[in-house]
Amino acid sequence: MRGRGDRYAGGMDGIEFSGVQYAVQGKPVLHGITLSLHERRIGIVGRNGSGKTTLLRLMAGLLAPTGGTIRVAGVDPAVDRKAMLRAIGILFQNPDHQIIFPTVEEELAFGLRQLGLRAGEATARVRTCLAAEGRAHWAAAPVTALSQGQKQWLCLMAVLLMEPATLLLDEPFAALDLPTQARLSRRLASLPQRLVTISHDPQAVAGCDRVIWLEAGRVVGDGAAAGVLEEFRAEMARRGDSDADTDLGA
Ligand SMILES: Nc1ncnc2c1ncn2[C@@H]1O[C@H](COP(=O)(O)OP(=O)(O)OP(=O)(O)O)[C@@H](O)[C@H]1O
Repeated sequence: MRGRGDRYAGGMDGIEFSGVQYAVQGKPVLHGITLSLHERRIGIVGRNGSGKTTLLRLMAGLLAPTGGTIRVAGVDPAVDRKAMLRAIGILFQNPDHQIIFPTVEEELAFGLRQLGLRAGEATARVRTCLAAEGRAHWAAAPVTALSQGQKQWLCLMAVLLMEPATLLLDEPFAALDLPTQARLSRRLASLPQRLVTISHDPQAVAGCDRVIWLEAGRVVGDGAAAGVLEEFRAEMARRGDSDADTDLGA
């Protein structure tokens, strides 16, 4: 019998990068990235400015590559935005950059309305979700009344309600205290979806099936988490000893 996890884990729903370049005003940010992503838990590590967020935005179709091709479940994500609503959901580092509506219920209903549900259907689905989470009393709450961790939970629920096959997580733990990190981490681990997590913190991706290490817009490591992260940690320690971090790039 096929479980829900199987539906998300293989087949046509992979993410394919083929010779992908991305440049801003002629300055290359990503150089010739070729990746075939099919694992359920994928981590992307790299220093600040190595290109992690750019890679995620390309996967989601929020940016179009300046060279090469990207396919998500066979679709060009920058062209078929509607297909991407079901294929990809993103959890950004800062929930304040993601939340746009004044109340919890309106925020949660927005994505469902984008998928084409009528207002009444969307509201009913949101209320069912809130009740299942033991948070029925949150429906009319102003989002400004939520803590950072609660806002992150709200963003996760908004994305999960849309049932995307893949979730892209941009430094999801950065602004959270340790107990909130632990709760979010348990919740994410239980999800059937494919998760692509980017972080500069090796610990955040240590449990992944595959880890990709980006350095100055290039893949310099790719494989099982333990091996890639051991090399990454050693290199970061070496640079921490010697690097003055003064380079402003080209
Ligand atoms: N729109 C833009 N305009 C100018 N430079 C950009 C733009 N987008 C990305 N860059 C540059 O591309 C490089 C990679 O940025 P990106 O945000 O993808 O890195 P990152 O690995 O996610 O970094 P961080 O961990 O600091 O968030 C950086 O040098 C950044 O300054």
